[in-house]
Amino acid sequence: MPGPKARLAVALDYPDAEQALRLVDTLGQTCQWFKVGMELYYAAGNTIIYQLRDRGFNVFLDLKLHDIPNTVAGAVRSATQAGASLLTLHASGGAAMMVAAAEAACAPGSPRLLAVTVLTSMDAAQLAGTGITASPADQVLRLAKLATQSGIDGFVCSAEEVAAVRAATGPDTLLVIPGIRPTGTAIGDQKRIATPAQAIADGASMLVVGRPITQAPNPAAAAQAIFDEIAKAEAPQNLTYP
Ligand SMILES: O=C(O)c1cc(=O)[nH]c(=O)n1[C@@H]1O[C@H](COP(=O)(O)O)[C@@H](O)[C@H]1O
Repeated sequence: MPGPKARLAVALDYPDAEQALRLVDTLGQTCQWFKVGMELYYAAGNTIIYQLRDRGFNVFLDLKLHDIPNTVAGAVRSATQAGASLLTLHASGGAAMMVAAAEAACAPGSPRLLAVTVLTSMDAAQLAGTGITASPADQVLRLAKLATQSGIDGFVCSAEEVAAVRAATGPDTLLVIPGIRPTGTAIGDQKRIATPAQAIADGASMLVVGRPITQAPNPAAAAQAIFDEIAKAEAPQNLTYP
């Protein structure tokens, strides 16, 4: 099983590359994975991916693609050129969109695709507001099944669903879990949350953590505390990791 460092992606939600790289350099080689989301990517483009890769880090490109199949397939091909290892798309874009994305991601050097199920910032009431009356847990399972049938073998869901999704999909599925809140940290806009230890014990492959590290008075100490929690958690054996 890979060590804790392979199981945490730090979300670089910053408005420019300078601030993002300052945090990266503060953490030093403490971390192996960084997530570049829309805020940073729209400001810094592929350059930030090259800068992170030059420093020896793996890049998780979180663009949450959601468009018609032809457009999403093209976006996957363009993103491949940047050299990210993981790339997100919204499972709610539907089967045809995910099939087109999965086919585009067969090219050599393509990132592994992760289907975002129900955003961790949504609770049942917010989901109902979009016309979906299923519980978040049921909707996550429905979308995870649809994504699997469409050729996508990794998902993003909350820690509240990870045990059920793991049981339904088996050890080879890559389950990436944001909405992670170490005890005592601010919840902010997240709704479906858990501690690092809980998410790992329930079967997460990888955790995504932003503000509990980036806004901490000592980001390196905050990251180390999460690694310690991951290392101590009793995780299921034989899981697949990124
Ligand atoms: O795809 C994601 O990474 C994602 C999916 C989701 O359902 N919820 C979610 O919070 N995220 C991302 O995970 C990160 C969480 O950041 P913090 O809430 O600051 O820890 C952000 O960069 C979000 O964009």
